[in-house]
Amino acid sequence: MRRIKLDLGARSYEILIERGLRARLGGAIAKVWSPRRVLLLTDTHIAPLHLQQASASLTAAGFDVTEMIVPFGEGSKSLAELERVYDVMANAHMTRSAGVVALGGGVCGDLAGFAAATYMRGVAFIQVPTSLTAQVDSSVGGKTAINLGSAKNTVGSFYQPDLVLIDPDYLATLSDRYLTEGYAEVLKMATLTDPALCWRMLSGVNRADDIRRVSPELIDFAIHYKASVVAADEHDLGLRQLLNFGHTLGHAIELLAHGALAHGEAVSVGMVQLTRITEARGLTEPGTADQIAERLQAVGLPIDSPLLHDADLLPQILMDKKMRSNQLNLVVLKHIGSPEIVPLKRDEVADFLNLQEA
Ligand SMILES: NC(=O)c1ccc[n+]([C@@H]2O[C@H](COP(=O)([O-])OP(=O)(O)OC[C@H]3O[C@@H](n4cnc5c(N)ncnc54)[C@H](O)[C@@H]3O)[C@@H](O)[C@H]2O)c1
Ligand SMILES: O=C(O)C(=O)C[C@@H](O)[C@H](O)[C@H](O)COP(=O)(O)O
Ligand SMILES: [Zn+2]
Repeated sequence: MRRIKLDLGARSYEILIERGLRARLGGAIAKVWSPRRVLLLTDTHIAPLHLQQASASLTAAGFDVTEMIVPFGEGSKSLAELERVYDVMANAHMTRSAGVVALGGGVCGDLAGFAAATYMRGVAFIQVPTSLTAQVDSSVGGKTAINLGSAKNTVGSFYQPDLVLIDPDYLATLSDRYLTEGYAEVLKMATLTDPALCWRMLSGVNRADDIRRVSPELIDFAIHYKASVVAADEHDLGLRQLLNFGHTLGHAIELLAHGALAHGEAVSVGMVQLTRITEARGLTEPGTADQIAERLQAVGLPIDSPLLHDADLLPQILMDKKMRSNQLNLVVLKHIGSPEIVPLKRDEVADFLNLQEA
C-alpha cells in the first residue's frame, strides 16, 4: 500500500494506492467516515463490472448505500444529470451528514464531486477512480465541474475529497482506447517536470499493453507530482495552471467533437499543436513538438485534428478558465521539463494561435 498525503491544512487527505483495494473499499472508507447514508455514483459501463462489489463492501462496513448509475460519457457532466443526482439524494433523505462516493472515471468524479460540493451547501465526498485518467489526474486536487453547452467545466468548484482510493486492478476492464487516453495526461505531467525521469519512464511505452504493464509506476509518479502541485496552489492561481498544458486547444476541440474525441485525445492534439506554434515563434526549443509527438503517436494517440480549423474554435478558446480578465494564460514549454505561462491579451490570441477571427 502506498499512502500519499495531500497537504492542505484542514482539508488535507490521503491517497491510498493498492492492488486489490476494491475488495476493501468499505473498510478503508470507515476509517475516515462515521456510518452514514452514502450516494454511490457510477456509470452504465462500470456498473455491471464493479458496482456490486463496491456497494456490498460499503454496506458491510455499515453504510446505508443508495446506488446511482448515470449514462457513460461526457454528456453526463450536464445540468440535467446534476439535477437528477440532487433528486436521488433528496429522495433518499440525505442530509448534510451524508456522503458521496464517485466510482468511475473523470466524468463520474467531476459530476459526483460537484453534486457533493453543492447539495445542502456541501456534503462529504470520496473518490474511487476506475479509469487511468481518473487514477493519475482527476481524482486528486478537488476540481469538480459540469459543462455548459458553450464550454468545458464551466460550472464547478474546488472541493477536496476526504479520501482517494486507487486500485490499479480496476484498469483490467478498461478499454485500450481509454487506457491510452489517460496516458496523455501522464505524458503531459512528464513534460512539465524532470526530462530525464520523463523519458526514462516513458521510453519503453509503445503500445496499450505497455501502459497496462507500467501503470502502477505511472500512477505513482503522476499522483506524487499532482499532489505536490495542488498542495502549493490549490486554487489554480499560479503553479497549478501548468497542469493545463495542451488544454487550451484541447478543451476547445474536445467540445467541438461532441464526444468523438476523448479528453486525453484532445489534450494530446493540443500539446503537440501548441508546441509547434510556440517553436515557430521561437519560444520553445526546436524539436520539442516532435519529441512529444513521437511518444504520443507510439501509443496511437492523435496529434492533429480538422477541428483546429473550425470557425467556432476561437470563441471556445476565449471561454478558457485560464482567461483572467482580458488575458489568456497559455502554458508553453521552453523545453521538456521547463514550462512557463505566456500571458496573451484577448485580441492577441487569434494571431498567436494562427486562428481566423469569426
Ligand atoms: N477534475 C480534474 O482534475 C480532471 C482531470 C482530468 C480530466 N478530467 C475530466 O475527466 C473526464 C475524462 O475522464 P475519463 O477519461 O476517465 O472519462 P470517463 O469517465 O468517461 O471514462 C472513460 C470511459 O471508460 C469507462 N470506464 C471507466 N473506468 C472503467 C473500468 N474500470 N472498466 C471499464 N470501463 C471503464 C467509462 O464508462 C467511460 O466510458 C473529462 O470530463 C475531463 O474533463 C477532470
Ligand atoms: O487539476 C488541474 O488543475 C488540471 O488542470 C488537470 C486537467 O488535466 C483537467 O483536465 C482539469 O479539469 C482542467 O481544468 P480546467 O480548470 O481547465 O477546467
Ligand atoms: Zn485534463
